Amino acid sequence: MEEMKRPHIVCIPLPAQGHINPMMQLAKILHSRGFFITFVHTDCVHKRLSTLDSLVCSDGFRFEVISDGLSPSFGEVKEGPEDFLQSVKENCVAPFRDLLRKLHRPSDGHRVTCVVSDAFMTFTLKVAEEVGIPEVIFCPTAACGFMAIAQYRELMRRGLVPLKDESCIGNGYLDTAIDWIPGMRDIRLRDLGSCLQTTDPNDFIVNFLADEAQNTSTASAIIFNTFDDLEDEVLQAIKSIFPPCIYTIGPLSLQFRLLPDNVLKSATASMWKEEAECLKWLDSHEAASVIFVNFGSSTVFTENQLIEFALGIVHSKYPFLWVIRPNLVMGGCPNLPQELMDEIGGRGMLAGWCPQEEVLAHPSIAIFLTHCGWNSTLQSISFGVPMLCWPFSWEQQTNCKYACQEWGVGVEIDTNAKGKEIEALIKEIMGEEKRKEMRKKALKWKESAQTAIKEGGSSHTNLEILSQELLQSGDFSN
Ligand SMILES: O=c1ccn([C@@H]2O[C@H](COP(=O)(O)OP(=O)(O)O[C@H]3O[C@H](CO)[C@@H](O)[C@H](O)[C@H]3O)[C@@H](O)[C@H]2O)c(=O)[nH]1
Repeated sequence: MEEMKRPHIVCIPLPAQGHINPMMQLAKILHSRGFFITFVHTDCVHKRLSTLDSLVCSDGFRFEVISDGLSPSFGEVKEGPEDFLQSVKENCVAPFRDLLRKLHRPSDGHRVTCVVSDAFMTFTLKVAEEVGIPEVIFCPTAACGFMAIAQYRELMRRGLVPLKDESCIGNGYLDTAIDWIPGMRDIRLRDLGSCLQTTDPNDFIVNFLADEAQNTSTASAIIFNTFDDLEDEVLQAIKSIFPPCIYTIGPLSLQFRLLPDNVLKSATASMWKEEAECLKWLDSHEAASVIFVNFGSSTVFTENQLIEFALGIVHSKYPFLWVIRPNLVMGGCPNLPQELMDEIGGRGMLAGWCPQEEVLAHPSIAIFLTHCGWNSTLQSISFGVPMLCWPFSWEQQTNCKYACQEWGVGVEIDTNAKGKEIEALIKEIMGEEKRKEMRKKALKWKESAQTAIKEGGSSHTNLEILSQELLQSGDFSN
């Protein structure tokens, strides 16, 4: 029984792609440092992964599955995020408790050293406490995104949210300056997340996020997938407000690339089949010539939005790789009109899902048209690729604000932009002057990220300390 000999960590992400990926990288990194890992999926994810090559169990790395109460068609039919979050929050508690009790039996020598849980699965904190195991929170958002969410309760208290009525969305109210958040400058209400654009005082998402952020304060420690140079000011503020120890160990994508190659490392955690052919297609293109377009795992377009983006991308006349997920368009099949397909010819490649990190690391990629999910944003920064930002939901507006204004690596596209505006922005950012300027900044951040993960760098050092603390049976009291 291997878990009797090795320090044993139970990792549990929120069952969504943007949460599973960084948690999986963290789990594999900890495994490479000698920890026994139990990685917990819920059955909606397990059902999708079990048909793919994603559940490779290796020496000291195994999977467990708990029930989440979601319908078997989840992920194919688009439920609202409220149903998803509520179901996970309510239905996973008992199965997770049973699992921890099964794994943690100190009396007969089976001991779980620590639970590492997602910042949006904080019900696990109470369960871990009941079973007598310390818990560390892994936050898959940026520090700025986390800080934004951590202010939702205060925004409600100050009467800024919910909105008085729908007119607030278009009348300039969202430009209200929010100048009291520690560590965040030049912030407007609109930068703190689109879910705040609600008139409902009981809005489930706003209240859920506000509670989750608050709950993390009782964890032993909080791990962030970011690096100190990038978010120093906001990280200092988080450290002064939140009692747990804070460990910045990102970019995880870069830390992960340092692991030795093996079957476990190459097992993907993707819920869609990766089309690796796109890498070959990229090989046939010149350096910094291709626009990469990808809106992550949960953005949902209307058919009109898809057409406007298609017009903008196709008419810009640049080569492009566009990932159109099978469920990208609300209630329908995300097909482009035949006239546009004819116009694309061999200039563009469409894929259903791709190995995104490999794509961003490919020299042919010039810019990334992204929804600004944190993983995509940080991966783009890690590989020195400037961004065209079209934030859609959650804390993506905050990531966009930082990418465009703090880090100088992004240009924002208006929410309601039409094809012509998208085309003009692509041409501007691909134009010589703008491209040079943004590339320079992007390369500076890439270098800074590389420094952070090297021996002696902030993220490398923090990962060393975190591993030591975890080895010493999860005592983060220092
Ligand atoms: O074709 C694709 C598309 C995506 N990815 C990967 O899927 C993940 C997507 O994550 P992210 O870019 O963060 O987008 P979302 O899936 O939308 O992530 C959710 O979770 C993030 C972390 O909390 C939040 O920042 C986002 O706002 C939220 O929408 C990344 O690891 C990508 O590399 C692929 O491998 N292939």
